Amino acid sequence: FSGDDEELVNLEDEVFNPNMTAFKHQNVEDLYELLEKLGSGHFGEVKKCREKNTGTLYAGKFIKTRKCKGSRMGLDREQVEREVSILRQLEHPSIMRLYDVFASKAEMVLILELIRGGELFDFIAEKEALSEEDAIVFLEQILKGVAYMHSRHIAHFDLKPENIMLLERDVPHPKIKIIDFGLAQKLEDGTVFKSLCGTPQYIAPEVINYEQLGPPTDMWSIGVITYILLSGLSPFQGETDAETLTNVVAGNYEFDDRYFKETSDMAKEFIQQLLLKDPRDRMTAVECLIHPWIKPLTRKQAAN
Ligand SMILES: COc1cc(-c2ccc3ncc(-c4cccc([C@@H](O)NCCN(C)C)c4)n3n2)ccc1O
Repeated sequence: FSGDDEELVNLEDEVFNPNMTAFKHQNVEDLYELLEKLGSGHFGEVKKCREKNTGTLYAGKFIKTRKCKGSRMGLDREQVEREVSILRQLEHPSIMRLYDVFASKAEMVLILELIRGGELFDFIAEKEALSEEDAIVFLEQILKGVAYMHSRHIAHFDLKPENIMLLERDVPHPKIKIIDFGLAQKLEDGTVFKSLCGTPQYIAPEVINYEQLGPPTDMWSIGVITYILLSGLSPFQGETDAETLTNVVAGNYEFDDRYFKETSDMAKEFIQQLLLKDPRDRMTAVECLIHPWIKPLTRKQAAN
């Protein structure tokens, strides 16, 4: 403890809250030198950090937490604890790593793997659309990370190009890292999880209809991401969020020939097998990885 009241955390939480995730309560600046701000989001800021003992560089996600339950400022401590608990269960090349966590009365800090290549969203924006070969290189990595997550009974629930970053950018085949597990959930057998959170363009019909969510909800988002990777267009986007949500619930999308003229039938079939209103009908991440568009069975299929 630094002795400063602001730094002191209510010990009672530690003793009577067995689910409380163990966070370091010393000041993060005792162990890490804070460098430039890398960016910000709904959660707070991301800063480059250097570990003093080793000189290793990390990304620090600085999250303002609510001082009291009713406050609108900051995130719920439990929400951050859930994200940390989930990140601690995940270790995969396509998912950014969590190394350390700190908590004070008003802030929590996640020390994360530093990702230097920016967001996939920006990468696509610069290229407008990717070739099918390039899209498949990204998608296969995303699907392997999502299949791993789902095998651990964890769903992300906020998959979108902004939450997929590139470890390095100017390399032949960039490695992707899935970030932002702020909406992720551990899916317990027998419990029904519903939520109205997410980003309109990417959320599945069951989110809008407030029905049970699960791994298929992520698979719908993968369908939307694939559509965007190949065309630069968002399949359900309307003039307003309300119109977008109406399009999603209606499953109302098309392959506009102006953008999909050159796209293979196999790629379109892959998307169609994900953008299905009934979650039970959608491909799983494992089924996607053996779909002939992603993993051609024969040289002839690959030539299509
Ligand atoms: C674990 O959750 C997050 C991790 C990160 C993260 C992890 C490692 C890392 N290395 C570099 C960066 C970085 C670099 C520039 C901008 C940002 C961030 O402000 N934008 C990415 C997220 N976007 C959806 C707001 C993040 N990050 N960001 C960002 C947001 C998260 O919710």
